[in-house]
Amino acid sequence: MNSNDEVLVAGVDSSTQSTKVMVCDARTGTVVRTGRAEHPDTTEVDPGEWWSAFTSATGGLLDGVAAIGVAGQQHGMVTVDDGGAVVRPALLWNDTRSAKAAADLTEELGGPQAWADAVGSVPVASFTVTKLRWMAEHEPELADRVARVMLPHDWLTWRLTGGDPVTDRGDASGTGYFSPAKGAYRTDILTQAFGGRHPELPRVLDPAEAAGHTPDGTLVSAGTGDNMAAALALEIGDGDVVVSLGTSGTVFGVCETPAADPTGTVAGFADATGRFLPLACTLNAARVLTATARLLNVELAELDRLALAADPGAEGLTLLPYLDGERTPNLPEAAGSVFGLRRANMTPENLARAAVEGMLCGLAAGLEAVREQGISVRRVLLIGGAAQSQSVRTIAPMVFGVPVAVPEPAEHVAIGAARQAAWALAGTPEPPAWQTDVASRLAEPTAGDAEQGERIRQRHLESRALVHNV
Ligand SMILES: Nc1ncnc2c1ncn2[C@@H]1O[C@H](COP(=O)(O)OP(=O)(O)O)[C@@H](O)[C@H]1O
Ligand SMILES: O=C(CO)[C@@H](O)[C@H](O)COP(=O)(O)O
Repeated sequence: MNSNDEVLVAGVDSSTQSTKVMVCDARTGTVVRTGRAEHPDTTEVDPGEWWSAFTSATGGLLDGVAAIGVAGQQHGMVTVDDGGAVVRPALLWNDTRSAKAAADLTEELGGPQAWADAVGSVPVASFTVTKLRWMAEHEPELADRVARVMLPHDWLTWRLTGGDPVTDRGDASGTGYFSPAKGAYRTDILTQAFGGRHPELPRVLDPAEAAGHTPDGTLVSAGTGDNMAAALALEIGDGDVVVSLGTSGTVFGVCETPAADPTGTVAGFADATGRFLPLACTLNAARVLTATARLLNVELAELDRLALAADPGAEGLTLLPYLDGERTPNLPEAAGSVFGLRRANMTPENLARAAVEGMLCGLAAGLEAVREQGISVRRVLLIGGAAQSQSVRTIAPMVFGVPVAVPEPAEHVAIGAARQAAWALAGTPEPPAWQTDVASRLAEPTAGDAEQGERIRQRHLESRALVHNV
């Protein structure tokens, strides 16, 4: 087949820190063009900033593209008035101002078990429903103007098609007013949370259903949440658990039955294929490393060198990395702490190592929690910006206690969105078979690693209990 027969699809990852675009061959998934643009570093953002980043990142890339899909950071609250204008800047998943609203809503519905039964998750400040409650209480006049509520990827998809707003069950499952088990909104929960108001919600599309077309005729797929798109790109199956180290740290697997964890550690999301995606999420991942590098006044490569020059356990130094508060465990007001400082161990090497170990320990606790939800963990697939870190790659098998594979470096969220676009274009029952190379770089923990990993995790949990009583 010659290059004139090549069909191209584009995938967009509109995540916390940036927009990334991958243009792929629709049959094989081979990446042919890429683009990127940064987002503002704030927890409330005018959605227009995402549109600017989208236009800048896609500039000159979409010629000949037959279909496009958008994956976005989950949970963000986008409010739109009758005329289609944004009512206030979107509150992002990592904005913790709605922590009290989360606690109030949890009690009002009858406690954590009632939420887990109703929508598969217990709300924390990240969930859209808590942001709507915050708005109803703090900005009632603005809340009165809200005609529609959308998620970041819904809003971008809507701007692309100009049609009726749509979403998918994966992203909808992070709102707190959609039941993944039933595949339906709980508008009663939304209305109660939003002070009796009834905003319109996007229609929930099937996984391969098209959202519409752009004005120049490009097919637009349903889109989804960023974690769901990564799962689609990696085609994860039984025994695979993804750990994503971006702004958030996430741990998730895919399964056939919905999860409902009343402890709130695991959110019972839906995936982008019709299955389910239990997920644990921390607020502090890649930025723990960038903040530590800044403190030590070194580049990320030097941080890696320092961390790998220290012994496992950092000679007793433990860092609880709650630099932006924390979501799992639910400690929105927490700050970070360092334990075990002595004159002898107070070195840049040990601090760098403690930062990497501390970040990974938060995810190790998430791994245990998804395991308890029935996900089997035979290997971890490490993705996201901080998966590029050499120290993270080396230390992760020890802290996680399972083999860790780093899939070929790529923007897996954008590739998943592109694969969804190819699926909508093909109209087939299953997504197109794309090449995925995950197993080739598997790092196994050694026997010694197991013991050291256990000690590092234990010390992390003890430090956490000491300060935060959890
Ligand atoms: N080699 C590296 N070591 C550590 N962190 C890195 C490295 N490369 C990129 N990062 C960090 O990864 C983050 C971006 O990851 P990404 O998954 O794109 O985030 P998000 O999806 O939240 O926007 C940034 O904080 C960046 O500094
Ligand atoms: O809130 C969650 C998951 O529930 C986050 O994972 C967001 O979806 C943001 O992801 P990144 O931008 O950090 O990739």
